[in-house]
Amino acid sequence: MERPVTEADLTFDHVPQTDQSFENALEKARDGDRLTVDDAIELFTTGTDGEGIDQRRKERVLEAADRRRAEVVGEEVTFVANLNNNVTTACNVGCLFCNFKDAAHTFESDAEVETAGFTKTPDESREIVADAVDRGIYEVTSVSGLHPAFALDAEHREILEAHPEPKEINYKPPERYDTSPGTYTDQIAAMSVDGVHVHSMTPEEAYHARRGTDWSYEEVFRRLKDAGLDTVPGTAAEILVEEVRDVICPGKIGTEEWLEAMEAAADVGLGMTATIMYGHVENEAHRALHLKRIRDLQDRTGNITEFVPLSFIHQNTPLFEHDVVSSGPSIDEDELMIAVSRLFLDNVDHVQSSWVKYGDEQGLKMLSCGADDYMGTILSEEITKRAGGGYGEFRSFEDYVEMISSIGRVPVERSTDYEKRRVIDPENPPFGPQLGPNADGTPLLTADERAERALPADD
Ligand SMILES: C[S@@+](CC[C@H](N)C(=O)[O-])C[C@H]1O[C@@H](n2cnc3c(N)ncnc32)[C@H](O)[C@@H]1O
Ligand SMILES: Nc1c(NC[C@H](O)[C@H](O)[C@H](O)CO)[nH]c(=O)[nH]c1=O
Ligand SMILES: N[C@@H](Cc1ccc(O)cc1)C(=O)O
Ligand code: SF4
Repeated sequence: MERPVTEADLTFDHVPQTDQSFENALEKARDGDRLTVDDAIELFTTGTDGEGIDQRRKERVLEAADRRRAEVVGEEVTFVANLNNNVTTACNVGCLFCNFKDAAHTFESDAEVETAGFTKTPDESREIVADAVDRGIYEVTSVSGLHPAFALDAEHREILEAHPEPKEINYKPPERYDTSPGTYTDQIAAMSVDGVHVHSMTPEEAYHARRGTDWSYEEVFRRLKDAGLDTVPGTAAEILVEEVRDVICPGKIGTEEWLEAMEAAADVGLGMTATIMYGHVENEAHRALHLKRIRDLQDRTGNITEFVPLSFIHQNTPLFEHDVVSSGPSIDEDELMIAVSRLFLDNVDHVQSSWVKYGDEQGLKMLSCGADDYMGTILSEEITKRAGGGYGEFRSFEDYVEMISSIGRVPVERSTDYEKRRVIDPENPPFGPQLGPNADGTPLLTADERAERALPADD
């Protein structure tokens, strides 16, 4: 067997070197000029003229980003009442940063091992979402493994069934499995309970939903939209530079195809988020190139509501276990990622701070480094937890109001598309969602449920 790639083996064509100076780049950022990739590299590195992060320069970048945030969106900090409902962990794509997945063969009825993963039928998804909608959530985020039995819809299933070499297109019939995820359109329709906003179908999932056909991404997203899909999560982006994807996710769609899928979603009228998953093998040049690709995409579409930096959680991942990386990003890198995203993406209004990735203390700090959105209640979390993250699976409205008020900002409940907003008065408890179909202001979780779900005291 070949020796696994190690950190020392990674030599990239793109390296963080520029002809720009840190001071020039910062001045442009402060003036609101559109930044170049080289400018972003200077800001990410706090200057390519020296080694490591210069703390004084870092503070100046964070300040510039915080000021820009105040100009663009003011003092409000938004969050959404949502639920994560991931349908299945079965996946054979093999991304080396991911521990969410379970090898798909372990789900087969005749497997010798019992799978460590889960698959939900559309009925099970509906029940989970219906329960959460009753409690007051109004968005469901659903991202899943690429289960071999998944088809887009009945017509897609027929095409997949008729394929001469189903293995070549990563298809196995539902009968092979204990539980079938059904079709994507059935799952979306099942989750569309009482008009809840369905945020689902990453570009990678959309790729799976058209495998073995000559259907365009527009066609796929049109059918999904008809089934009830509202917006698309711009995950699967990771780092949109091929030489990085070749190392961390060689089985995944490439940058061009990711962009094609996102543009198609926008063309059929779907809103979307965009992400970067950073702090593994990539360098600052890759981060800057990624931001440029997102900004260009937004120039073409205008449909990206928010940018979500996803800090790499390394503990249980193949990248860490095979010594390709020795950790995730440092706190300095996290802060600069948020700040440079705010300064570079002059056409995306909102930057999200993910408490799942950063925890409460650092998550709040990010709201003064350029971020203005603080994610959602989510109620359940599998991706980060399985990767080794330890910041819990939910936040209540009470948690949100307390945290956001503690830094002197204004807590605002929002809809996923930011169209509906409700400013919350911290002096007027109890705090619960009010924007959803069944949201009457009742707290999402009772005191007992909160205690039950709370993190151990020493975490
Ligand atoms: C787990 S996948 C699920 C959806 C679908 N399979 C896909 O890849 O698009 C969703 C996203 O989670 C993020 N993710 C996975 N593992 C992670 C980790 N260890 N740290 C941070 N983010 C991670 C990646 O950005 C990935 O695109
Ligand atoms: N669901 C997760 C998110 N982000 C989704 C946010 O709640 C977002 O505001 C909404 O879905 C769309 O606007 N981020 C994470 O880091 N982890 C999640 O599980
Ligand atoms: N669930 C994804 C994150 C995500 C989902 C939807 C978004 O719009 C943005 C980010 C994760 O934990 O990595
Ligand atoms: S990131 Fe998505 S596609 Fe990659 S292994 Fe994990 S679940 Fe599968």
